[in-house]
Amino acid sequence: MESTMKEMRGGESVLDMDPKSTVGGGVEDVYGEDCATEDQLLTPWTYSVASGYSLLRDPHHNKGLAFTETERDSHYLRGLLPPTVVTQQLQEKKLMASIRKYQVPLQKYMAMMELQERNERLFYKLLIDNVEELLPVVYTPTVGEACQKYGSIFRRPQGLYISLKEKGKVLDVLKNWPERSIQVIVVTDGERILGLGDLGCQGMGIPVGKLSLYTALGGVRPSACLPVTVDVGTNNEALLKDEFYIGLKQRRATGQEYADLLHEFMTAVKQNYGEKVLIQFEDFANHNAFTLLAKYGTTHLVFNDDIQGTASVVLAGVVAALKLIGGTLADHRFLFLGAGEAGTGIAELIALEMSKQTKAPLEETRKKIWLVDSKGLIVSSRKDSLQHFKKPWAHEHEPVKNLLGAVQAIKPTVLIGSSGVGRTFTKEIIETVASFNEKPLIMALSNPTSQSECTAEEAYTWSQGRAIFASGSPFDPFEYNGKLFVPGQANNAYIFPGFGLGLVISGAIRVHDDMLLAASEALAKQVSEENYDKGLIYPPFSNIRKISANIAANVAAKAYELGVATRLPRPVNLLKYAESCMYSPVYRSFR
Ligand SMILES: NC(=O)C1=CN([C@@H]2O[C@H](COP(=O)(O)OP(=O)(O)OC[C@H]3O[C@@H](n4cnc5c(N)ncnc54)[C@H](OP(=O)(O)O)[C@@H]3O)[C@@H](O)[C@H]2O)C=CC1
Ligand SMILES: CC(=O)C(=O)O
Ligand SMILES: [Mg+2]
Repeated sequence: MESTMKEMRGGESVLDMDPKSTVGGGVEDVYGEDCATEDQLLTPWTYSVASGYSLLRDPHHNKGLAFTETERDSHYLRGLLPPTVVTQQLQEKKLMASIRKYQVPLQKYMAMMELQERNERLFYKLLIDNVEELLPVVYTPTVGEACQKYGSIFRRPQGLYISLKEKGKVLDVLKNWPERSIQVIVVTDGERILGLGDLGCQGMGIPVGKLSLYTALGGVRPSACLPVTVDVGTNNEALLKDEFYIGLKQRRATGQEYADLLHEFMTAVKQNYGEKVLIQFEDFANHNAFTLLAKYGTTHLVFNDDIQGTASVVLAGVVAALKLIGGTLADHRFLFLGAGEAGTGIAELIALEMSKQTKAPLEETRKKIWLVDSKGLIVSSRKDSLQHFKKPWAHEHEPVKNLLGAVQAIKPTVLIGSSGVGRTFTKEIIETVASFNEKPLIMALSNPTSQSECTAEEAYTWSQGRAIFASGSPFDPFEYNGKLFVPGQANNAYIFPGFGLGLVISGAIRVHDDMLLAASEALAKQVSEENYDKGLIYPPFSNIRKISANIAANVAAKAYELGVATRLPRPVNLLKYAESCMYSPVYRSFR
């Protein structure tokens, strides 16, 4: 019996392989989640075989000139394509050459979106093979500009739009989506798009971009990903007046009306896709983000990327940085500019990890962390007027009006920007931090690049080459005094794809803070000596698939340990299992 269970196939235990994973096709719907509840009315779905002209117009199956002679014969493609047959590699080479010719990032973005709509596998092949070059195109910073101009560049709808007009019909709207077996949903209401504010319905670029990373970086099948924008209006005056605006032209619904639509959406998702679909909240304003996470955290598999994913990636960077700046986590003093989702989320996870390491109570470890918001340092005398998520950070201290005053008073060893406001780490601030730290750790997390608290050049120059620097949006390497400094990218894109994969492959039904710590630990371990030598505190994105598999394995292991995993039996080797489940964009052969 034991030997049957552990039968080796190609050197791997069968328990390490997903019995239903298709070669290079990603993990299938192994949990049978697409039929949700028994009393639910089902739509009689039919599928037909795409062939001929419609096959060329189907982005999931289209291969363009890479259709073989046999496929052209058997799928009625003769004459619909020019005679040459090329490899996927040649298609990739040609497309990269044409994308590189565009000088304007938004043109590159549009070329990539057009490719995604035309030939999905080629899109992912390009993105995976050229991740460091294309990440800034499909993700921050360019995706920010794309959202700002979404109305005018909009060609074909991407994702699912659920607006107030669909109130009472959300389940029907979900059924309009062509895919049945959804594993990950990224949803926004567009109110806090990166550091660009309220972009209303045009925020759709963010769920679309995040989910393309779920596939490219984390290996979740594209057909299992659903981007959603909930449109409750916008308070952006320019958009309300814009004749090309694609969303509801009304001011944002709030209170009960807002809560009701969100609740209908959350209920419909569970009803339609079951218990194990991951719902990632993205770029909600903080007055809704914390409430939604708390409200649905006990009933749904929910994850807030801005609060939790960001916390996990920053903790990983800080832990990795200890090799360069010295000391233990608890030896450091942290100061944040920005006390919203990102700032307080990161602060809480750092305090939790410190508490686990030192066995000191959370209330004590929080005291090592200070935050500044738009009104100054968060201190106890402000407690009554603070939003609930800031209250744990209201430590005893006299009021301090601004960041410079706070830097002088707190003398942080780690300075983190999470304000959404660009160029707020001024020369004076960086010089002051550098005056009492041999190696100050400076993280300018705000996106896109225009909102970064400082540039890499500023951080290195003003600290005379002593800063360890990472930023939310990428900066080029910078040479200072003959030495090349390579800035790291502290972005939750390191975490959420692998984190989500870990939840999917273990069939987890709830997210727990310990899973965020597990993801963080796995990421920090991937930083090599070679990376440290360049001053990097994150591994390069070129290794992201391996990094994501490691994160997924660690997260899944934690899910099993916590008893929230439902995929049984537990695969013996979770890393191999995670790898076996990852989608590959290589073309499949058609019979
Ligand atoms: N690198 C990454 O992976 C991530 C980066 N981010 C980025 O972080 C930024 C903030 O996001 P998020 O936390 O969700 O936003 P929130 O709106 O929740 O928080 C912003 C915080 O910054 C404070 N703030 C705003 N302006 C100033 C100012 N001039 N001086 C001091 N404090 C200020 C606000 O103060 P007050 O509360 O008083 O209004 C608030 O506390 C965004 O740019 C986002 O793109 C977010 C998630 C991930
Ligand atoms: C990266 C990200 O999630 C943000 O800037 O909102
Ligand atoms: Mg975000």
